Amino acid sequence: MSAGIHAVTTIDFPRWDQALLFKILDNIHDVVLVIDSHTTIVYVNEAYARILGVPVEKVLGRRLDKIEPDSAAIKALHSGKSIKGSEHLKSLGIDVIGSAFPLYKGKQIIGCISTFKNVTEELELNRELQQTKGVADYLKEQLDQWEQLPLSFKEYVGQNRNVKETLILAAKVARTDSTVLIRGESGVGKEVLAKAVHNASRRKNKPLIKVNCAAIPESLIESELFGYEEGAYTGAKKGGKLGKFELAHSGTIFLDEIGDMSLTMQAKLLRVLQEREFERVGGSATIKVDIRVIAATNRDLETMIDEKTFRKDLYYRLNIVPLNLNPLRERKDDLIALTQTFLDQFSREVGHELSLSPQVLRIFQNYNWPGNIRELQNVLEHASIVCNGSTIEIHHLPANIIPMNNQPPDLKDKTYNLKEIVARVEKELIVSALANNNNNRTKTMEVLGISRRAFYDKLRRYGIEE
Ligand SMILES: Nc1ncnc2c1ncn2[C@@H]1O[C@H](COP(=O)(O)OP(=O)(O)OP(=O)(O)O)[C@@H](O)[C@H]1O
Repeated sequence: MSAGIHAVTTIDFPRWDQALLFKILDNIHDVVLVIDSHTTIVYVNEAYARILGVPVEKVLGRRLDKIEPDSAAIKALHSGKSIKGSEHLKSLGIDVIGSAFPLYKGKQIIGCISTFKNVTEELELNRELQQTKGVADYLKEQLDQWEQLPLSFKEYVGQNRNVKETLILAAKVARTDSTVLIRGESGVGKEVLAKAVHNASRRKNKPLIKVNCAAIPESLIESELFGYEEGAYTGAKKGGKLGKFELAHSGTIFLDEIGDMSLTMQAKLLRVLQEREFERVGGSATIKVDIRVIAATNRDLETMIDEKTFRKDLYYRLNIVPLNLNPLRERKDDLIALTQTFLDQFSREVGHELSLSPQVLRIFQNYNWPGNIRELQNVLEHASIVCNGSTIEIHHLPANIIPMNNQPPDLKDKTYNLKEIVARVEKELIVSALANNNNNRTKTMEVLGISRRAFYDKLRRYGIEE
């Protein structure tokens, strides 16, 4: 057979007429479209209607340059060169792949043939596949990082995605000497995280010294942090006293509630952070320390900067690696695991297995936990003591977490004495005042009209503060 000839005749195929050729073209799976030199569509096969969903009569005789002016068929017609590849058909909103090549009569171009198939679904699937692969890679990376977390972080109960990300970042920064700022509401586990960072650092066998900046009265904080020399002030101990910074030498200092420090103390702290040196109260010798600083706060430091109650330069010194811990109400996916951890702990303490009734679990899921993990722990401790059996029921819970419609109807039925009732109401008021004031303790004590000392006493007594 000579080059260019692709057909012969037989008994069954005595001749090759137009009807037979059209039938063959109609059975081709891909779209075949022919235009003339003016881009008028002169032929389309049946696949056109099947694949593109447009009836053949609607396109025959129409100008392709009006329907799809940027199509490969028109480009091939105008350039005289064949084109292969994928294109997006704007008029139909689909992606196709195929080829277009010019038709010559002698040297003159009389039209163009375009063949293509719809690959929109394949492209979409491919996109989805790429995305799924990306997500899988991300999760694998997270899992690898999770598996490589130092033990101190793995003991931190929390599978919530944000918490995990924070832990992974915390584990990375733990290996360095960088200053860390832990942010989150009261009771979310900032101190637990600070300990985990310290225990995963090269300083783990050196001291971790905690300073609660909010609990120390303004007049004492300087000597608490920097220590004092003998005779520095009336009542000063003989031989002086080491401050927290000296105690933390070669280890870590954990400055809790840093947002509650006065501006004067902030200035002094800034110097230690910059120079790693200070003088004791009443002393003149400069003391150098090698410390890692971890600070924590539940305050909105950015607003405090705007209100000029927190120094911007100190903020930048502290905020080198911020670690954020979500409030419990935003990570209810951790509620069951945390509950189980505490139930195991209290089961061991009371000497028998404890579990929650489904009603209690529902209350836990719906409650918004203003006191966060600490509150959950305290509620379970309370319930484990009150409950004599093995299942914790609604009436074993502290009153403030039981919704109104579940409250016991009459306190007379109970064996509470007046002191107990007052304590319950007092605790309830403090917890809700803390929640209403964004856990800002200074504001809360102002609202409640009690002194700092009385406030911290009550926090401790009611287990709101450990
Ligand atoms: N992920 C956790 N797994 C187990 N227990 C936790 C976890 N996070 C916090 N806790 C427990 O919750 C209580 C409160 O935690 P922590 O003292 O670290 O909170 P905090 O954010 O530092 O609170 P505050 O701002 O009031 O100082 C602690 O008893 C701690 O053991």
